[in-house]
Amino acid sequence: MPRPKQPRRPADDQPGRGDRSRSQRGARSPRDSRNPRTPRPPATDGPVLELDVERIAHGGIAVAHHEGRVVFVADAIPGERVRARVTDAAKERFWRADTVEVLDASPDRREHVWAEASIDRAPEHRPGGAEFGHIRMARQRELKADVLAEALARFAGVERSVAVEPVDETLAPDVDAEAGTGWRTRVRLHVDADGCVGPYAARSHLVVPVASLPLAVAELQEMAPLGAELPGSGVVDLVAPSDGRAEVVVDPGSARGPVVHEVVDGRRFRLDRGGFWQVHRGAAATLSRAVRDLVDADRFDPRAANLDLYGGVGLLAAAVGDRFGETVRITSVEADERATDHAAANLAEWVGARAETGRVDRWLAELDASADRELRSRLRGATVVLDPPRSGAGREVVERLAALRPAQLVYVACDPVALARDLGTFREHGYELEELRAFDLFPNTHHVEAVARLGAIV
Ligand SMILES: C[S@@+](CC[C@H](N)C(=O)[O-])C[C@H]1O[C@@H](n2cnc3c(N)ncnc32)[C@H](O)[C@@H]1O
Repeated sequence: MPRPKQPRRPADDQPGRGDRSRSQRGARSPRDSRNPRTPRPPATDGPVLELDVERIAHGGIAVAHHEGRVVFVADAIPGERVRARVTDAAKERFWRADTVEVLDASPDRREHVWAEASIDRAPEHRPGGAEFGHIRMARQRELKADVLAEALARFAGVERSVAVEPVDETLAPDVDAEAGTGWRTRVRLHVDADGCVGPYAARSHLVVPVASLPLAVAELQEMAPLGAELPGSGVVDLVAPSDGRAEVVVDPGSARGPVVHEVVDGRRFRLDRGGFWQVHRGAAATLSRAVRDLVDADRFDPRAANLDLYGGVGLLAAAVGDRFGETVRITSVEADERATDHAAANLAEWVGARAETGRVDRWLAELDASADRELRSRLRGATVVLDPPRSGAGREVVERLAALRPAQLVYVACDPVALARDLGTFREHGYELEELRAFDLFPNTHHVEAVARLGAIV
C-alpha cells in the first residue's frame, strides 16, 4: 500500500507539546530573545486583505483563499469575514496573515480570555498559547473534533466523528471550565536580551511582556515574575505539582530538579520537577481513566507480556494495574532514565511490573530478535498501551508492533495527524480502530488529545 504522506504545512503551525505562553507591559515593544533559533519577525507592513474564513486546519490556524492562493489567517473563526494583514508572502502556495479587524463576526466569537492576546493588540505583540481564546468553549471543541475527523479520513482512511469531551470538572475544581482558564500547572516564560520576562509572541520567538497569565493555575498566576527584570537569564519555568508547593525556577538548564509528587485518583506518583507530566490539572486523571476504561476486559490477559510504551513515570501502566489487579504483568518502556527510575518506584506494588530504559524502536527490535516461542505467545495475548510524543510512533515502531500481533492496543495521541498516520499503518497490517475518545486537555489552544483502541482483525 502507498505510504501515507505527511501533510505539507509550515513548521511553526505546530507548537510543541510543552506549548508556550507570553506577555506584554505598557507600550514597550517586544525584542528578540536570546534564543539563537529566533525566527524572522513577522512583517508588519504587509497588505491588508478582506478574507472569508473557511475552516480550521491542523495546527489551529484558520484557512481562507485570496485570488486562488491559500491564506493561513490567525485569530479568526470559520464563517467570519475579517481584515487581515499579510505577515509572510514568501511562499508561492500560501501566505500568512493576522486578523486586525472582524467585519462579520461569528456568533461563536467572545471576548478573548487573555486580553493581551486579543486582536485589540498589534499582532506581533500578542502572546501565543491561547490561539482559540476568542472562541466559545463548545465551538472550540467542535473545531478540534473537525480537525481530528479530517485527519482520520485523510491519513487513515477512517470515516469517524468523535465529540471532544471537556475535562470532568470534579478532576480540576479550581479550573474555570466556562472560560477555559486556570488549568496550566507548567508554564515556560522567556527572558530577552534586556532581561524582560514574558511568553513568546505567537508564531515568533520575540519575548512580549504581559501582565497576566490566565491559563495558569492560580498559584502560578500569583508567583509569575511578570514585570521583573532578569538580565542574563534565559528561561523561567513555573511548576505547580498537585502534591507540593508551586515554584518559580530560573534557568533550570538541563537539570531535572528535585523530586516532586502528583496525585491521580488517590495514587501518588513521583517524578522530577522538570520531567514530563500532563499540563492540565485534570489531564493525568482524564487519560488514566480513559485508558483504564478503553481496555477490553475480554481480551485482557494479566499474565500476557503487556506493554506501556513511552511510559514516562508509569501513569498508564498504573491505570492498567489498578483496573486488573495485583497479578498484572506489564513492562513500561521509556527513553528517559530518570523517568524509568521513577516508574519502577511508582509501579512497585505490582510484582509483575517492570520499567525499562530504552528507545521504543530499538527496544522492540531487540525484543523481536530475541523473543522465544513462549514470549511470542505471551506477546500475542498482550495489551499494548502507547503514548508517543507529538510526532507519533512512526512506521517502524507500528510495523514492529503489528508483527508481534498483540490482542489490542490503546493509543494515546496528542497530535491528530500523527495518530491518523500511525492508524493508517496499523490498518495496512491487520488492525482496525475500534473505539475512539477525545479530550479537551488544552482549553483555549488548538490542541486535542485522543485515545484510541485498536484490535486485530480476525
Ligand atoms: C507523551 S509522554 C507520555 C508519558 C506517559 N505515558 C504519561 O502519560 O505520563 C511521551 C514519553 O515518551 C518518552 N519518549 C520520547 N521518545 C521516546 C522513544 N523514542 N522511546 C521511548 N520513550 C520516548 C518521553 O520521554 C515521554 O516521557
